[in-house]
Amino acid sequence: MPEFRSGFASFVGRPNAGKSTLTNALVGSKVVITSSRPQTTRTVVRGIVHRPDAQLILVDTPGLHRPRTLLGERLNDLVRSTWSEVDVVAVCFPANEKVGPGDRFIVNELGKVRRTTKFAIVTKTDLVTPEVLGQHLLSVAALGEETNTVWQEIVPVSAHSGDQVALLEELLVAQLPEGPALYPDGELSDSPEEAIVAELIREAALEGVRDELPHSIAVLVEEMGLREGRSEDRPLLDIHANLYVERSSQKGIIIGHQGSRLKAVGTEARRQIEALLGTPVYLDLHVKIAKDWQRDPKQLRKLGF
Ligand SMILES: Nc1nc2c(ncn2[C@@H]2O[C@H](COP(=O)(O)OP(=O)(O)OP(=O)(O)O)[C@@H](O)[C@H]2O)c(=O)[nH]1
Repeated sequence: MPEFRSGFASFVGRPNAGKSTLTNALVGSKVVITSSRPQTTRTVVRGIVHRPDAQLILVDTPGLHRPRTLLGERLNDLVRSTWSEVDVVAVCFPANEKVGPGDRFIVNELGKVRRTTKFAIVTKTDLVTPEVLGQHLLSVAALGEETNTVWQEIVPVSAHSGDQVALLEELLVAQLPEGPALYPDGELSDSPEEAIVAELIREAALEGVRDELPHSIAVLVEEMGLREGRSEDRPLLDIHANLYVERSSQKGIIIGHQGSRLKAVGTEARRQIEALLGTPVYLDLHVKIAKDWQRDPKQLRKLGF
């Protein structure tokens, strides 16, 4: 039997770096913006490259934030642990923009993740002259050295002209471990993007009350979907979620005086979800009591444990 490879790669980079366009160029028309949790609850599958010899699964990992709060720091921990669970993290640097502080911040954080193979991808090469491209490749290499990040490959591509996209695919596939296809060809399973959203809501709900309610909050997304009747350039994602606590006293803590705390939790969670998914969100949160849910296997399963 010829060997088959399968695994995960994630494109990261500052906004507008060309990540989505490159994903589309690799995956073709089969981009599915939905979700799954093949390894963790935190990756969102963007698309899958199906080949006779390999399956390359392109995932989004949560975005990195400049940490200003404890939640921010914890989210960055989450990002790093997610990066350590994919096979390749590829940082996209647009060729027509200078390498800047935003790139440095990402690469610096990525450098701390030891195990994962790192690629640098210089995108949008059709927009620059060969001289500018050469300079850019040098600054990307220099940034790697400066931050102790070992680039396995530095690949210039243009998703628009298609230049070097096939080569990039080969190089990515070469980094995947041997293993069977993880998804059926065609449809993706509809497993939960909800899990990521639930985790972000839980994070926001725990902020400031972690000591009082250490393990007593669980979140279940009941319903999530794009609102119908909106134009494509003005999407709105409706999310209905329940926050479960064990006792009514805890319910009071979560809701706060006249609902003020729950409102703040909703605002913060919505901000995080929008940053992660890149879509405006309408978030409807309710607090419910699931008595002693931590000891009830049925409840635990329902809540995703
Ligand atoms: N000329 C040219 N433009 C490109 C190329 N790739 C992407 N772009 C353009 O760059 C802009 C940003 O591309 P996206 O793919 O949306 O970038 P992104 O990194 O996914 O952006 P965020 O979702 O904001 O993080 C779009 O206007 C694309 O059309 C390319 O290879 N050549």
